[in-house]
Amino acid sequence: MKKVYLVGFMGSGKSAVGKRLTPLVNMPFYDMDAEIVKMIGMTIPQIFETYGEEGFRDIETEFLKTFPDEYCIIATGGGVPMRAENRELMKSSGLVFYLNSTFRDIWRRVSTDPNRPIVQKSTREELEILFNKRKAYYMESAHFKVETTNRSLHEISQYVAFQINRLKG
Ligand SMILES: Nc1ncnc2c1ncn2[C@@H]1O[C@H](COP(=O)(O)OP(=O)(O)OP(=O)(O)O)[C@@H](O)[C@H]1O
Ligand SMILES: O=C(O)C1=C[C@@H](O)[C@@H](O)[C@H](O)C1
Ligand SMILES: [Mg+2]
Repeated sequence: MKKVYLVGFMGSGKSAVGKRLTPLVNMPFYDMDAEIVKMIGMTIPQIFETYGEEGFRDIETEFLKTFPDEYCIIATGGGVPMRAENRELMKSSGLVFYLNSTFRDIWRRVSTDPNRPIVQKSTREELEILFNKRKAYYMESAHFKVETTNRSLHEISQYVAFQINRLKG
């Protein structure tokens, strides 16, 4: 096991937890959205506008296929586990943790963020439908489901780090 992937809906804490894991497990951290932004030289909304959502999804798959084979933590984008190919790529190259949150928490965290195009174009009801539709894919992609409700980022990171340290070779 070399890689640790964090999956879950937008606002579930993948980036925030990923950052905190680095000192706890002694592995570098990469945020997939941030890496793609750097690589393409555009913001996420600009990539959606220029290449469409499918174009962005292709870039995500390419990222998973080509990312160097090294020990690291990767906070994935919220839509990554929707593709069967991506689920397979992650499961076969690392440990996958699904950060599960309530929609109530998610909405509170992301509803005003201009940097998430899917939030921008959706009503609260539409986003909740997407949230429920995606749950099964997150479950399918992951080795661990981590409940985050009423837990601090510190507590969640400590739990994930405990599992990584227990299992890393
Ligand atoms: N358990 C938590 N307790 C307190 N704040 C949290 C918790 N989880 C996430 N947050 C906060 O919610 C916000 C969104 O979290 P974050 O950016 O890590 O989500 P994400 O899963 O990476 O989303 P995206 O898929 O859009 O990149 C951040 O400000 C983060 O600090
Ligand atoms: O859930 C999604 O589909 C997304 C989540 C973000 O991490 C970004 O990857 C982008 O905004 C799309
Ligand atoms: Mg993130």
